[in-house]
Amino acid sequence: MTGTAETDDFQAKSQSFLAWLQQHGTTISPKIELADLRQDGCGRGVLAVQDIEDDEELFSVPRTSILTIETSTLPAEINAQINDPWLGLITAMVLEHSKGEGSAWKAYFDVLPERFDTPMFWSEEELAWLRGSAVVDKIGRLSADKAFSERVIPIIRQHPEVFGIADRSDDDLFALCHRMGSTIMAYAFDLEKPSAEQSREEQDDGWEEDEEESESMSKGMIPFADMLNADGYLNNAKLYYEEDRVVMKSIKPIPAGGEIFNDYGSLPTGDVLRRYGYVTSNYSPYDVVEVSQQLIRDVAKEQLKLNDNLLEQRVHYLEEQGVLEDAYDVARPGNEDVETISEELCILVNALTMSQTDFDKLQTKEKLPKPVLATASAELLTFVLRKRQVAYATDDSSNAALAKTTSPHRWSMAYRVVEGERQVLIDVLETLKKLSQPTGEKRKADVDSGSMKKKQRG
Ligand SMILES: C[S@@+](CC[C@H](N)C(=O)[O-])C[C@H]1O[C@@H](n2cnc3c(N)ncnc32)[C@H](O)[C@@H]1O
Repeated sequence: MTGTAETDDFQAKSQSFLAWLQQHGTTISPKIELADLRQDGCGRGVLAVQDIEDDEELFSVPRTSILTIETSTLPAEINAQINDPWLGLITAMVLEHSKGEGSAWKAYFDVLPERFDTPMFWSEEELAWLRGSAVVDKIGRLSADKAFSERVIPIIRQHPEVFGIADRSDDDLFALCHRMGSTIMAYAFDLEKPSAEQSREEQDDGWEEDEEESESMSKGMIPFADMLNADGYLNNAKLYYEEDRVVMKSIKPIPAGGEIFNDYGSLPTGDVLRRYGYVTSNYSPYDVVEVSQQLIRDVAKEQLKLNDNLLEQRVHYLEEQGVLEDAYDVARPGNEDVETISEELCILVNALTMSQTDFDKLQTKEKLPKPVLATASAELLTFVLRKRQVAYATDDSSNAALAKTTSPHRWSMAYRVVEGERQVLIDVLETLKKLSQPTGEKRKADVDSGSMKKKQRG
């Protein structure tokens, strides 16, 4: 296809999509437009064509236009057979996509991507460029492969009259499942209930639920709302959930020509890459380094000469108290959203560095070490983080040479993730250096006056 034909196709798809939105009740402010941002490497995006004030309605989408398991034509009994919201939405999207012109969402599918640059689709060599980052273990390729081949494809095959794609090979269906899964990852929203209902529920039990724990939260594809790009610094719009529609509003003035940016969250660069397939330096303040409990135990054993029994006793006690984690995030100093060293991590290292007498006292009183880093703990953590530094991919020159012949774009994205995390370690080690040089009286990991079990959020 020539460049012009590609452009025409791109524009034609945008125009059909906009017409489809209008036919189905989406209203769009005349102050914004769907734009072609391919030259900036951003696909489509939404721009202001006139000055916009704070708290202006930018567009509204009726809930009936949101593609969910319920609004799709996926029969309820098939959804019940799948019995998983994530796989259910993938199956519903495979179905709607396969119906082509017969689907109510055809014009919407036409503007959704066919390919992704997320690590889910990277080769082993490319993934090696991310070595050291916890993002590699979060990709979940194997579990997705297993779920598609064992739980989705057999169901599609069992119902040829519904899906109408009996002639497609398993490989094709597999690729389609991955495509829809990745679309959900980068485009879907966690659909909240209307604000009034939410506040009623919050009042009922006084707790705000974790997104992942909430049963009432379901995922859905919101046409047009998902045409907004995001930027760690420049967020200027927010989606509001009303009874029968969702509304995007400005949250600050936006000058004509400015881009409308949604909020993808305070994500570390590695997670932006994993979920959305791009990186920008504007997410680097949120970068974190994951440190496993196992690494802390190994280093503690070596440095503090703790024997296995004592180590196990202390770790087991923290587990009983509900404050032990498998891994801890160490965050970039200065990140206002996350503590550089979490209270739980302080508690673990303080528990490991305290004397046996102090630990026995603590246990007798059923208390926890203070959630503030003691000097000896800062020293131990310094050893841990130095060891953690070694885990990162380091052979930059040979990586770069290989990348030139394979995928320079993926390599540079991986490089930025790894460099960002390495910098976090350098910054945190600098902070620890100050803590391990006590000026006055030596701070000591001691018994806290109150036991700290579960923190209430929200
Ligand atoms: C919710 S969609 C936004 C619309 C998308 N640009 C499109 O053309 O369909 C998310 C995708 O947009 C792209 N994207 C979003 N923000 C971006 C940014 N700041 N820089 C580059 N790409 C971005 C990424 O490809 C991401 O997976």
